[in-house]
Amino acid sequence: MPQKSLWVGTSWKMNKGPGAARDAAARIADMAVPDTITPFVIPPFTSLETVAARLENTAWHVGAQNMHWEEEGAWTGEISPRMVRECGADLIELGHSERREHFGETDITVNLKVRAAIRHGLRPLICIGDSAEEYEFNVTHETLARQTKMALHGLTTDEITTVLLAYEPVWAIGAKGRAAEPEFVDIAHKRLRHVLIELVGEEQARRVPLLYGGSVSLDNAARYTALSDVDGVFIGRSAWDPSGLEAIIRSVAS
Ligand SMILES: O=C(COP(=O)(O)O)[C@@H](O)CO
Repeated sequence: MPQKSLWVGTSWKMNKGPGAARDAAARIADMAVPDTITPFVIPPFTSLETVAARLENTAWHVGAQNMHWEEEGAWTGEISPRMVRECGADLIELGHSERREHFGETDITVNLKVRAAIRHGLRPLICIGDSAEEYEFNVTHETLARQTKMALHGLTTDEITTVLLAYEPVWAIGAKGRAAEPEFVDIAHKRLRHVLIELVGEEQARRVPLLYGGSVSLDNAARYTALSDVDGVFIGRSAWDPSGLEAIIRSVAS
């Protein structure tokens, strides 16, 4: 059976200013990445242009962590899709649970941003995830289905096949999180695939990469990527140091 192709990448969240990002990008540029891996890195805004320039003409995709849906205007403190593009990014992370929880991001604003990203030629990496309470009350699937349908509302089938979806249980993210059991992720991703099948049909739904994120580490990454409906991993802390990212890439590629 041919080896499946995997997306593997990290968001640096609010870490690495321009100096640290320049050093990390130089190490990333030197990394040997197997052909079966599509690697990506998502620096903070202040480092975006530096990192994108350093990784230009490599296999790496570079993204921003958020953006506004409007092209320009009186939106103090916001960054437009065009600005993200001008920095050299091709990916845009949208709807991360930290933004939903602390910055008022909703399913509706995520949808506005997804549509704006596609208009501007940016590939959306849409984060969805159940809260600890939703998990406890056994409504994970309902939450993931709602977040997915609302994020993709109004998109054509072709547009839907350009997005990446990352299932990131809120209870799995960060130092206080606990990594989801692969068996649980397997079921969640299979049900998520069915949501996509209902939207765009089997063939197109299989073209949408489904990533898992939340306490991914060198110890567990390959257990997720071995699952048939997991097409990659989205890593935080364990990949902030490029050597950690490289080790995980090697572990899932072998
Ligand atoms: O939040 C994420 C996972 O963070 P961990 O530190 O790996 O728990 C994911 O979006 C990558 O940033």
